[in-house]
Amino acid sequence: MFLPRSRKQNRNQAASPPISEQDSTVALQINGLYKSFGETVAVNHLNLSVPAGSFFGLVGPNGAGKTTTLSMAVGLLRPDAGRVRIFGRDLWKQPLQAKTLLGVLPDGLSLPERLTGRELLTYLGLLRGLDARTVQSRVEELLDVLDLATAQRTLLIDYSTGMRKKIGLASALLHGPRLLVLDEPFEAVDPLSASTIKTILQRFVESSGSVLFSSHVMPLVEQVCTHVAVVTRGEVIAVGEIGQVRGESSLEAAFLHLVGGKAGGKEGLTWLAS
Ligand SMILES: Nc1ncnc2c1ncn2[C@@H]1O[C@H](COP(=O)(O)OP(=O)(O)OP(=O)(O)O)[C@@H](O)[C@H]1O
Repeated sequence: MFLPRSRKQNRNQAASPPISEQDSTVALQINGLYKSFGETVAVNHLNLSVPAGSFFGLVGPNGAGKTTTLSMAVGLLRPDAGRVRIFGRDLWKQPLQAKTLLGVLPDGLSLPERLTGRELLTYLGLLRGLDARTVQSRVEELLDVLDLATAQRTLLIDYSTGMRKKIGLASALLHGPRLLVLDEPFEAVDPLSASTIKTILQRFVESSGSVLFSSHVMPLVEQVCTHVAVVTRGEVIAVGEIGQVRGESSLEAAFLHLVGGKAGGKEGLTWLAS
C-alpha cells in the first residue's frame, strides 16, 4: 500500500517537497490564532505545536472552537490574527508549498454529488498532479481498503454519512501527505470501518506521518494518540503526551475535571417518566 511514504518516489508522481532538518521536527505550528464571529470569540489566541510523527488528539466540549481551529489550520478559513506553519511553511504566505504536505478531512465535507466515489478520487488524484497509472492503482487500493469497492459506481449523493466520511478520508490520503488534519474522522462510521481507519492512521504515523484529529470519543483518543490537547472557549487549557494530561485517571475523568463540567441529565425532565 502507498501509505508509508517511500523515499524512492516515482519520478512521475507528485512528490512532497523536501523538508529541511530544521523544519522537520514540528508538523504543525499554530501561534496566536484568533477568530470571532460577531460577538462570539470562537478561537482566542490559540497556540499549538504538533510534533512530527505524533498522533495528536484535539478534544473539547461542544462549541469549544475545535472545528474553527482546524479550519484555519488547513487554510479553509482565514483567521483574524495568528500564524500557521506546516513543516515550517507559512500557510498563508506559501500556500502551495504548505498544502502539498497536507491531507484534510474537513467538517461538513461538501462533495460533487453527481460523481461516483471512483470518479471523485480519480479527478482529485489527477488534479494533485499524480500520473494516471498511480492514480488508478491508489484509487483501487483505497476503495478496497475502506470497503467502498462495491459502492464505487454509486453516486456520492447516495452515499451514507459513514461512506461520505470514508471517501473524504480517501481523498485526504490520495496524494501521500505528510500531515493529516481530520475533523471527527470516526463520527458516524461503523465499528468495523472505525477499526480500519484506526489501523490506516496508525500505519501512517508508524511510517513517519503525523495526524491531528478532533474527537469526542475519549477512550479512542486515549487508545491511539501519543499527544492530546484540551480546548475550551477557544483556548488550549491542557496539552502534552497522553500520560501527562490524564495523570493517574482516565482521559475522560481528566477531561471532565479540566473543563470543569459535571455530567448532567439527572435532574429535571420529570415529565419524561410520566
Ligand atoms: N460560521 C459561524 N458563524 C457564527 N458562529 C460560528 C460559526 N462557526 C462557529 N461559530 C461559533 O464558534 C464557536 C466554536 O464553534 P466550533 O464549531 O469551532 O466548535 P467545536 O468545538 O468544533 O464544536 P463541536 O464539538 O460541537 O463540533 C461556537 O460558539 C459556534 O457557535
